[in-house]
Amino acid sequence: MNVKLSDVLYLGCAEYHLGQLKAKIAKLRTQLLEPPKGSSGAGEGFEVTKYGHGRVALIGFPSVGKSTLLTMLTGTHSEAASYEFTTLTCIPGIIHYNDTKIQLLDLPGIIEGASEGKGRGRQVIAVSKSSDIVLMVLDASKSEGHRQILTRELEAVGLRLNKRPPQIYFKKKKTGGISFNSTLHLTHIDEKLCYQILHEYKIHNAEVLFREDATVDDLIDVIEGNRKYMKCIYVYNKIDVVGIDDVDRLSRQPNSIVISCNLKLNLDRLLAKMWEAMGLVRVYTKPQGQQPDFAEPVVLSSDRGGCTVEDFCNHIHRSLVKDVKYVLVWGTSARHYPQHCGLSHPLQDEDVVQIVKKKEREDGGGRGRFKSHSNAPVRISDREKKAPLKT
Ligand SMILES: Nc1nc2c(ncn2[C@@H]2O[C@H](COP(=O)(O)OP(=O)(O)OP(=O)(O)O)[C@@H](O)[C@H]2O)c(=O)[nH]1
Ligand SMILES: [K+]
Ligand SMILES: [Mg+2]
Repeated sequence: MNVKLSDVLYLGCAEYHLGQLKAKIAKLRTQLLEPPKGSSGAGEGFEVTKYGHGRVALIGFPSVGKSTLLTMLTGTHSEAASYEFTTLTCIPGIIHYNDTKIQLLDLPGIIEGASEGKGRGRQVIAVSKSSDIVLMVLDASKSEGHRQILTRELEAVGLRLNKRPPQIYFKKKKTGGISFNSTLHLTHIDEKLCYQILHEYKIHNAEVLFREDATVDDLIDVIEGNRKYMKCIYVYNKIDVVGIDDVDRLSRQPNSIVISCNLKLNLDRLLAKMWEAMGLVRVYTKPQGQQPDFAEPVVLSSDRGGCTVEDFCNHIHRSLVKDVKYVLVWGTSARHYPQHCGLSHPLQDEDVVQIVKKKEREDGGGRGRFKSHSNAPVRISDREKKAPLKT
């Protein structure tokens, strides 16, 4: 659908100026935030090696209890005290949960202005960007405005919390001018404004297709292309010092959980929520004629490389994929047990997979780790016990 200018006269002059201004600011921010060449932007005391199946960063104002929480969840000691800025570097710990290992990072407190480099804001934000999810730790007894302030700081550097990427198709071209289309009526942006913003980026040939009623900010995000979309859990700590009404209200906010490190309240729920938000997929390998290996799952994630049978094979060995004829799958991703699946089949948490190789079939099969198809029963995992499998 081509949008005519006459359709969009509702956009006043001020909107156009504001739109252009937003694009200018976004451009400048991007230049400002570019780390020096050859550096990750993290800096001394913050260059922590990734470890485990996922990484979670603790972000929050000073003295909300981040270090206390790290010590409680990982057993790694991180100095905690009643004065602000006790923590000055990045302190890693490991959480063992559901047969997976999660790296938890304690960080210095950040304050308003962090995105412009106040305190250790820059370093903290660089580390947060390297994580899979963020736990924003908040003091339940302090102002609720803290949550908005921190969200703004993180947004200013291109992090988008609990949002999905805008549904805008955008492709730069060599020639042909700007093609502007939308699949629905737009109320925040029109062709002229879109042109102006693209012009600001010196883009004169491109295809733009709006699939939702997006805003100027959404369009800028898509043009900039460097935004990071992350899940964030808001962790209200110190509920031991507030009234039950406050606890009740905070716990009902979206993506939130209330805890007390001092009283060890709700920490198990926090872990469960965190693990769920990471979207990890544990896949158990089953050699032919044997029980699946339930001790050590292959851990996949849609954010880190994907969850298909092919991703699973690549995890075991790079060269495996070309030898795979098909796989047998037991578990929630299968319609019946075992289901014969190809490389593109998406796996789900706690699936059991047996690989059937091409050669083995041709040879009459039988040798090696992954032998041909067998209907030998498999040990059934907790989830599968609820929906018993026929093997
Ligand atoms: N009442 C109460 N106090 C807590 C709780 N958790 C932590 N504290 C106290 O809060 C203070 C700050 O804790 P820290 O763990 O140092 O906080 P932090 O967020 O790491 O602080 P910085 O590193 O300075 O940013 C300490 O005195 C803790 O004992 C809690 O659940 N309830
Ligand atoms: K502190
Ligand atoms: Mg600390």
